[in-house]
Order: sequence, then structure tokens, then C-alpha cells
Amino acid sequence: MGPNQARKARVIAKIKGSTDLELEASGKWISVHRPEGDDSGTTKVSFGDESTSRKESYELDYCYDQSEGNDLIFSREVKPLVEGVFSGCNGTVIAYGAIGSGKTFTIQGSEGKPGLAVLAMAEILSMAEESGKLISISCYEISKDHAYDLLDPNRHEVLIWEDVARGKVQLKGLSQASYNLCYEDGRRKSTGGVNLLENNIINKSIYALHNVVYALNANDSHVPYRESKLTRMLRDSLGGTNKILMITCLNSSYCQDSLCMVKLASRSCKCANRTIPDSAKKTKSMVRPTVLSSSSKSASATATKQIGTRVGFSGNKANAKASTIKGRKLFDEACHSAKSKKSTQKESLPLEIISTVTEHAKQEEEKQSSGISQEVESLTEDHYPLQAFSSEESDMSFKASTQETKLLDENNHDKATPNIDGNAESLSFVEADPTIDKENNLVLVNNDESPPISVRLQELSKSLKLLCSSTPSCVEILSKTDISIDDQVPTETLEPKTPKTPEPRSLVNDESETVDNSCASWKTFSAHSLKMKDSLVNEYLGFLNTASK
Ligand SMILES: Nc1ncnc2c1ncn2[C@@H]1O[C@H](COP(=O)(O)OP(=O)(O)OP(=O)(O)O)[C@@H](O)[C@H]1O
Repeated sequence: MGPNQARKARVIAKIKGSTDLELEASGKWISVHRPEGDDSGTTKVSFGDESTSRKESYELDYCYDQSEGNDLIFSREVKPLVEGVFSGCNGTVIAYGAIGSGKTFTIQGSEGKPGLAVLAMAEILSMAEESGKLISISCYEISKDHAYDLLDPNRHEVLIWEDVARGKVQLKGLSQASYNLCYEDGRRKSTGGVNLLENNIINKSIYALHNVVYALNANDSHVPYRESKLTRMLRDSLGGTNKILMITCLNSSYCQDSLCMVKLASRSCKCANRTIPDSAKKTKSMVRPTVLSSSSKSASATATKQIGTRVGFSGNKANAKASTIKGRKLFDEACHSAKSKKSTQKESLPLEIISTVTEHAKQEEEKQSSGISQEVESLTEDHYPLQAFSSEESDMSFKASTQETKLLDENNHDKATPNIDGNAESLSFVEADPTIDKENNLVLVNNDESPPISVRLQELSKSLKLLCSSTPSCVEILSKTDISIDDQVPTETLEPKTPKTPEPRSLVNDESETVDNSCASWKTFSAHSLKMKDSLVNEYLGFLNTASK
């Protein structure tokens, strides 16, 4: 069965090949029911021990069983995507699944059994050779929201920039080669297992990815790319004219995580069959699909690995020098090195700028995003026993575009050049660019309800300064108002200095009572003053943190 060309994302499964012995030991846990003679029908995947009557069934676009290898998956699923790349339509293949479910085997392959990425590259290169096109490749890994250049022996972290003008994410400084393909196993970074935080990140990523696929397949007017860093980074690979292949890798023996992955996959797949009238689209996009049952959360993961391969037309880099960068970094973590004062201000406002442009969409996204975060977090915290974190999920994708697609870009977007450096031309923090400044100002002055950030900052700063310098004058006020002790207070305390603590002996002399009174008042005042300082400092720090986010 070939992929249905009308669908944006095709969701299939692959049951990991296993030896007969392994199968015997585990029993037949998964059974596949394919439609006979009807290529357009869905495949039913059932889970459950055959000895018991309890079975759970889910529908997917297709499911490859143990005996079917990468060659078959490539020729039926991936080759059409590669051909599409040469006619201006990008393709993305993502494999995900529980630990040891065969993700690496499916994408990378093994010696003598090439995986889908290898087969796809071979196909791309041979097609390019036939048509006389020049191919350039970049290769990167996304691991836990960070991108690493796989063509660089040091695998340096790549800066991730969001091109504000075009709403695209770019990897800045990514190496390019004539053609090459590298692969990095995400496991090298997870030597000590995966902690709760990492697991949460991966959980959110996989759910967010499915939400995007769901929305794309449902032809929603709003696609929640902003729900996770992964989906933001893959936006180019998922949206537009892209065709997506989601491969759910399944363990052949019992695995709760595999079950949960299929549930998610089935949801994304089912919506592809819906026809939504245009009038209903807007309302529908507000409604979040709720498929996350308490058990589906066990689609947890211990490591994310992802291979990204960019194939592009190797063009002239001359334009890059005169370039102006209109984007901003997408994630703070990858860009701490930028120190310039001006850029710092702008860098601290990466995503809000887009949000001002698409206010309505952002509100929806935020609502939904917080929804999914809460869902995933609560699933993890409330119901997810720690041992469930031993499971692993891995995302691998490759992305390819050819000369034609890049040329299309050039037509549509002023001076875009096909290589990464060339693309960087539209990615600098340009003070002179009025649109960027305007956007910044829009963010600085959010709306009528709250004052501009700069004004609030100034106010806070003033209050803080005032309070810091107010201690001596407060002492003065205290002494002036308290006439009864005026003459008895030592003269030093009237001066604008840090007040002295009365010496112990003063507490036992004749005038001890008045001095005592004075001390008590001062202590009370001092305590209040300190509290106020603390609260202002906290507010100040809190505000700075919010602003930097
Ligand atoms: N279709 C298959 N046929 C034979 N062996 C397979 C197949 N798929 C996977 N394997 C074997 O199963 C083991 C685990 O596969 P693989 O490393 O691809 O899983 P993974 O999901 O990438 O694992 P991890 O989650 O640890 O990254 C490997 O030894 C691999 O060779």
C-alpha cells in the first residue's frame, strides 16, 4: 500500500523484527489486521495475549510486521517522499517508540541492512546525479532541545534562531558538506539514565509532536507548533508543503510504552479521515483533542535522538556578507555567548515578538500549551512511577530540499540564499530595521493593562534606590517626631550615618529607659525597612527573570 498522497501526515507502525525464540518466549502480543485488497483502508493493530480475551485495538494507516524490512518500508513509504523533494515538496520521516523498539535500526540500519535515512540519501544522490543537480547536506542532532552539528568533529552546539520576518527557525553556523551523512546516537548523552526533568521534556515533545500532526491531518487553521521546542524547531519540516511520515516503532513483546505510542499514533491517524467544513474550522481549532488517558502517559522516554539532514542547493555565498539578520534566537540556552547590550535586550524577547503579530493565535497556543504541560506534568508526577522512566523514545528525522525548493524560497523571500550562511543573512539583530524595532516596541508596550516594561523597570529601580538611601533620613524623622526623647538621643544618631547600636552599658544607667525606648523604636523601624527592601529586591529580581524569559 502506498501512502495516500492527499494526507499531510501518514502514520504507520513497524513491529520490531525478532527471532523465533524471542517470539516463542513472549507469545504473540501484537496482531495486525490489514484490509484485503483495499489500499486506502486502515490497518488494525491489536494488543493482548492470545490466551486471554482482553485485547485493545487501534487503527493506523499501516503496520509493517516483523518479517518486513527497511527495503520494503523505503520503497512504499519513503521513496515517494524523496521524489516529492525533487518537485519542490519537502519530506520528513520521524521514528519514535519505546526503548529498544528499533528506531535506530529503522532509520540508520545496521551493517548490511541500511536504514531509511541511508536509503533515502542514496536515492537523493542518484536522482541528483541523473538530473545534474548539486546537493549540499547539513546534518544535526536534536537532543533534549539542543542542536548539535554532526558534521563538525567537535559536534559544537548550533545556535537556533527564529527568523521573525519569515516565521522560520534557522540553525546558525551549521556546517555543510558536498554530501555526507552522519549519525549520532543520543545514548552517549544519557549515560547516567534520565532524570525527571529530561523525561518531562521528552514527554512534552512527543505529545506536542502528535498534537501538531493531529492538527495538520485535521487541516486545522491553527497548528500548535509552539507547544514545544522540538515542534518549533521542526516547524519547517512539518508545515508548508511538507509530507510527513510518522513511524511508530513497536516492541514485539509486551511493552506498555509501545501501547501508549500506538494510542497517540492512532489519534493522529484517525483525524486524517475527517472532513471538516471550513465554517467549523475556527471553532474546532479551539477544542483540544483529549486522548491522553491516564495510561497514555507511559509513553515516557529516557533519551531523544534525532537526526536532521538538510539537503540544499549549494549556492553562492557572496550575499551572506552583506546580510542583515532579522531573526532572534529561539532558545536562550544555545545563545549565552551574545553579550552586546543592544542585542541582549532584543534577545531576551525572542518569542513574544511573534506573539504580538499573531495575538489571537498565541493566546490559543498558550492556553493549549499550558494545557498540555499540565497534562503531561501531572501524568508524570501523579501517576508515573519512577520505574516507568526506564523506557525510551527516540525521534529521528531527515529533511531534504533541492535546488528547486530553495529557488522557490528565493522568489518568495527577498535575498534568501540556499545555504545556511546565506540564510543567516536574514537573521541578525538589526537595530536599523524599523520592523524589528517596531516589533520590539510592541512587546515592550504590551497593552493598556500593564505599563511598558522599561517604565516598570525604572520605577522599581527608583524605589529600590530610594529605599537604600532612606535609612538615615528615617532615623532623622524618628528623632524629630519623638519629642520626648529628642534631647536624650545621642547626637550621632541624628547625623545621616548608619545608626550605632547602643552600647550594653547604656541599658543599665540612669537613662536606660529612654534609650531603651529609642532602641526599640529603631529596631522596629529597621525591621520594617529591611522587609520592604527584601520585598522590593525580590520583586525586582522576579521582574528581571520574567523579562528575560
Ligand atoms: N527489524 C529488526 N530486525 C532485527 N533486529 C532488529 C530489528 N529492529 C531492531 N533490531 C535489533 O534490536 C536492538 C534494538 O534496536 P534499536 O537499537 O534500533 O532500538 P532503539 O529503539 O533505537 O533503541 P534505543 O531506544 O535504545 O535507542 C538492536 O540490537 C537491533 O539490531
